[in-house]
Amino acid sequence: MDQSQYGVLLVNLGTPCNPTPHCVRCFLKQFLSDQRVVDLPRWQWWPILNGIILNTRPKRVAKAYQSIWSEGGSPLKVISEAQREALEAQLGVPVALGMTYCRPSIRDGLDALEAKGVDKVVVLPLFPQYSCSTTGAVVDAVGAAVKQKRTMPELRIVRDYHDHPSYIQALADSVKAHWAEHPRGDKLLMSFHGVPERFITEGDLYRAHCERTAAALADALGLSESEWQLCFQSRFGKEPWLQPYTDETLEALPEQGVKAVDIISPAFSVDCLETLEELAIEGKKEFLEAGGERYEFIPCLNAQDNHIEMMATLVKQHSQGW
Ligand SMILES: C=CC1=C(C)c2cc3[nH]c(cc4nc(cc5[nH]c(cc1n2)c(C)c5CCC(=O)O)C(CCC(=O)O)=C4C)c(C)c3C=C
Ligand SMILES: [Fe+2]
Ligand SMILES: [Fe+2]
Repeated sequence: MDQSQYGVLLVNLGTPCNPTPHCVRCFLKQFLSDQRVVDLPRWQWWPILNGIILNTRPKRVAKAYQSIWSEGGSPLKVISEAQREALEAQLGVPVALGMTYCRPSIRDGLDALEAKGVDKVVVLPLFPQYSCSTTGAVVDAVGAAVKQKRTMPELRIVRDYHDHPSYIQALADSVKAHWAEHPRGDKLLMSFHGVPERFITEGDLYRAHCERTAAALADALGLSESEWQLCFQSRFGKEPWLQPYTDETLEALPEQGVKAVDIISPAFSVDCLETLEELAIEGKKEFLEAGGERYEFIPCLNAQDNHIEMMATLVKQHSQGW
């Protein structure tokens, strides 16, 4: 079959359309209503979400979004669009963008591909490590979009790329490029987005994937055990999440004699609220207030050439025979 008949749907999580409490509320309502993300029984979760969280969190989180908002909108959306454009140029086949929550939706992305005559789609969720709460939710959203139609494209879904050699190489290159321009810290912290610990005991591959990514990156950089550490950020709610927690680690390190850190967040394909605000602003504050002296945030791979080449390699591997 002609190569031009296949296309790519790049998927990321989603983000508010404006940094206002109204739009943040609308985003959080959709995101946190997904049982893949919060799996409490609905009768228990509905009053907490609608009675407490959606009345208190949007105002605070909107302020956080305002501190990182860019001219073109939310960094997550602006950079994801740049990735889409670059990947399309690199592959020479249609590439569309879809978000699990908010716009453009996964349905928007599939419709855009259909309008270009695509009937075979590689779905590439931009979550290197599989989690039921991210990639699992993408699969549900693709299924829901397909359910609304009488036909469907042929689909191949990339489950994860946590130890793909090109991904590890791109991460290692980005750390080395950072070290070439900034003094190197005592330790490289690899901070991954957390999930409830229970997800792992129930079978989520996420922690194993994060550990494998971190070890492979340390290996590619030739780091000894004392030169790097894995930690988990962004915990939410009361039950235990994956540990060690990034904020507690940042507060403890200066006392242990680690006064300079470099921090990278390999679970994120693009810079977003969780990296630009939680790590680059808040994490830095926490570390310096605890006695740290130098804190270097290493940006995500974003639309860097070797990241786009890695995506192109993944797509070519998953579209073989098309
Ligand atoms: C409530 C539980 C949450 C789980 C489980 C979760 C998993 C998870 N999330 C990402 C990636 C992103 N999360 C982002 C924002 C964000 N995440 C949660 C909660 C959970 N995430 C919330 C409530 C929010 C919104 C902000 C807030 O209110 O604090 C984002 C950034 C979006 C942006 O607009 O910039 C990303 C990306 C991963 C990878 C993951 C599990 C592996
Ligand atoms: Fe909005
Ligand atoms: Fe999240």
